[in-house]
Amino acid sequence: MLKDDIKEILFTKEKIAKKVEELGKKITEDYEGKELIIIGVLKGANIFLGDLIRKINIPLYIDFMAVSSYGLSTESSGVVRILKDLDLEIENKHVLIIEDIVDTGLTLKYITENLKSRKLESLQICTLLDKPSKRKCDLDIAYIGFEIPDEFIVGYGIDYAEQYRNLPYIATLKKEIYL
Ligand SMILES: O=P(O)(O)OC[C@H]1O[C@H](OP(=O)(O)OP(=O)(O)O)[C@H](O)[C@@H]1O
Ligand code: HPA
Ligand SMILES: [Mg+2]
Repeated sequence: MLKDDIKEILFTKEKIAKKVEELGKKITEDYEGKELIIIGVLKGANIFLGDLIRKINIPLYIDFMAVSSYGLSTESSGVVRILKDLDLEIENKHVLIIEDIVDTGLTLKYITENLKSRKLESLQICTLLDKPSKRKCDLDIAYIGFEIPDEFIVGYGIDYAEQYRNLPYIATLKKEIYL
């Protein structure tokens, strides 16, 4: 069973849902009357994005980028590869990047540098989880769901070696699973 690998549940599905609703409300207020493009970072942000957009009450467009730096490891390789670029034209638009987790920050640093060269009206970041103790670069994050300690977490879209994304809650893994 998947749950046999779990050490501790950090955020239940109810707690996540409440936070997602709060974030959606704030984003709705901040972007009212603006043309908003939501960019999800695959694969991890998929579930968060799906729930969040249904709590944002203004017209919006959705696109995805796929990048990868962790592969099958619990440590960032530091090398971010773009696996899929955007389909939409984003020039002169208000862009909001949606992430599941900001850890070293290297993934978002790479993506924001890349997007900034495309002349946007505005660019902001929304992440469900922030692990500031592991940060290796400066990043401004406009919307943060929860701050988390320096532990490897899984669930609600977030994987270890491509597994555990389908857990409805966010949890730490038993050490013996990834050592
Ligand atoms: O701040 P960082 O240290 O760069 O880590 C954060 C990134 O790592 C994870 O993605 P991953 O590369 O594992 O790909 P995935 O979303 O497909 O799981 C996560 O979804 C973030 O995108
Ligand atoms: O804590 C984490 N868990 C899973 N994937 C991740 N990618 C960055 N940090 C993490
Ligand atoms: Mg991952």
